[in-house]
Amino acid sequence: MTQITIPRPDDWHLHLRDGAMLKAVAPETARHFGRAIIMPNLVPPVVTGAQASAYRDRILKALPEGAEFEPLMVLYLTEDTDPEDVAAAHASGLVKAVKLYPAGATTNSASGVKDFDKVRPVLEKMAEIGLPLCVHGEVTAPEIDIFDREAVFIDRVLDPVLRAVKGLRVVMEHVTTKDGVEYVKSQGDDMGATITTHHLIINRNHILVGGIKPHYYCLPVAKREVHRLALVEAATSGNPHFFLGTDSAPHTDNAKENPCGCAGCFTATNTMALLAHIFEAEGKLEKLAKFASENGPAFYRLPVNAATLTLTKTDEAAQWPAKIAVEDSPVTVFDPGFPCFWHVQD
Ligand SMILES: NC(=O)N[C@@H](CC(=O)O)C(=O)O
Ligand SMILES: [Zn+2]
Ligand SMILES: [Zn+2]
Repeated sequence: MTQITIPRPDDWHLHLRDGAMLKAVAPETARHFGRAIIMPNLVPPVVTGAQASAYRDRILKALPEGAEFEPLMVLYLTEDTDPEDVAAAHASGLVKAVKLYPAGATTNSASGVKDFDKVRPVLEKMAEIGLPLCVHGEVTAPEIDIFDREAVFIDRVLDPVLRAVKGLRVVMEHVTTKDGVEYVKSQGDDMGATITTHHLIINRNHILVGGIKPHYYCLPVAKREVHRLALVEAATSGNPHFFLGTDSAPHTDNAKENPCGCAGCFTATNTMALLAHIFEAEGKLEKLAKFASENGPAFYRLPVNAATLTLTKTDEAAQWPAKIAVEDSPVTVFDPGFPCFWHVQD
């Protein structure tokens, strides 16, 4: 038996949704993670400090008795966001980041930003107070190929914004390309990047070869194998720029297995076991704590969790539920396509 104990991990990019879905998925994350950055793309989005506070209360109510889990709240940046409301929500300790969705880039992003000049005062205030901007880094221009949208975003949007707003701290969320990894590595301490579990496992063939697999469709869409390999190298390197953000994004089977299926993979249930598998396969198990438990808090200027999580490898393949029940249609748990012998110890 092989065993590893790490500080209790955090998830620096998570979708918990609301209502019945929130109740169904919150325990899946709270079981293994100490904290999570909670994405604000609800309908309507979490725009103000007051909305974030109310959403935080709903999350806390959805947690199982005795759960040791802290939701870290995020405001959704719109062209009408008030810099003073953002500053107050940060000063009170409620809000840990602001999220930039280019309008139309992904699930529930219609209220996102079209004109970057309009959000300049908010970004300047954030640079002043050290509040990170989490970025969904894809352009939305119809002429840009979906597989190129991340790389083009860096050139056309991210780099100009960073030049214009000195000192802005940015997390490039769910980075999916070698270009993204290289850009992040070329930047200083004010730039971080999250990497998802599923982008370490699938490339675009997994979505399309042998029939279309709606449960592997997410945004940014998985790229060629060369990009997946760059992500694995970055995640397992221990480089402080890179930390875990699962982007676990539940949608019901009705919404996924659909002529116009929603984007998102649900990995909250099996992420930690799968990461142990991936890191071991790379001979980098000793770097798992950096990626899942230490680099994220360092970027967000928070302490590492005092509690721990132990993973063991046995001869028996790990079992997890194939689906999580939610009212009339369930959520399918991400299938890595290989047996995983790592288990999170209770
Ligand atoms: N990643 C996804 O494919 N979907 C996310 C949105 C996002 O993170 O872009 C969702 O909210 O469903
Ligand atoms: Zn996104
Ligand atoms: Zn997301």
